[in-house]
Amino acid sequence: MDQIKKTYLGELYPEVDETKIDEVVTGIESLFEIIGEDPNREGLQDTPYRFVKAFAEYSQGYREDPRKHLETQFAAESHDIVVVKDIPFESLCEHHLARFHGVAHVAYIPNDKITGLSKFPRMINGYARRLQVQERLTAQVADAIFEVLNPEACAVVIEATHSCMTARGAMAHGSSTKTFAVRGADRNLLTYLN
Ligand SMILES: Nc1nc2c(ncn2[C@@H]2O[C@H](COP(=O)(O)OP(=O)(O)OP(=O)(O)O)[C@@H](O)[C@H]2O)c(=O)[nH]1
Ligand SMILES: [Zn+2]
Repeated sequence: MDQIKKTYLGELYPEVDETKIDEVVTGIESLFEIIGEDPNREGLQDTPYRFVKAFAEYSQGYREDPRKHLETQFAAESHDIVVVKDIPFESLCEHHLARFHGVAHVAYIPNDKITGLSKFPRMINGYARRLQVQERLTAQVADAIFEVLNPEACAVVIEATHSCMTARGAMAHGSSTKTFAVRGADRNLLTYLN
């Protein structure tokens, strides 16, 4: 890997010792050898670098506090229900480092505060861009809304496709997983998210 690329990766992960990045690159080259590939052939030469670079995006959530987005708040003028549906997200399953992706839906009954609508996708992606399981992602999103906005109640539904069970393993093409989290007293909120 040339020095310019190495420096670039160092800038993406400022707290990380450069030798660690070298170790990852060497590891990926070894993986290519294990599967019978030539790490030096032209098409693969830059792939370890690209992988480490792409991983900075997949793991962007570790370098932010997703709850901060919900701190942009306005006074609630009513206790009427707010529903935001079909928020897209991309995540990585922590067992296989395989992509899982889908949509999240949120609903809440404001108490004294509301937040900007765009803050929900920002917050959700802050939790999604980590190594995750869908259940934890759903719970983290619900807890963040409940604890930062202090609503009367909130509900979160996540629908996702896990490539670790559609593109390998069980090969369950077309399967999807739905997870639900409710905080506060009003489980009826879920009916708005179907
Ligand atoms: N509950 C839950 N399981 C997940 C999630 N993402 C992946 N998994 C599962 O994690 C499990 C890991 O099982 P293991 O038996 O340790 O791994 P494996 O041998 O690769 O399993 P297979 O995927 O069945 O081939 C698999 O059943 C995956 O479907 C998730 O978000 N939530
Ligand atoms: Zn998986």
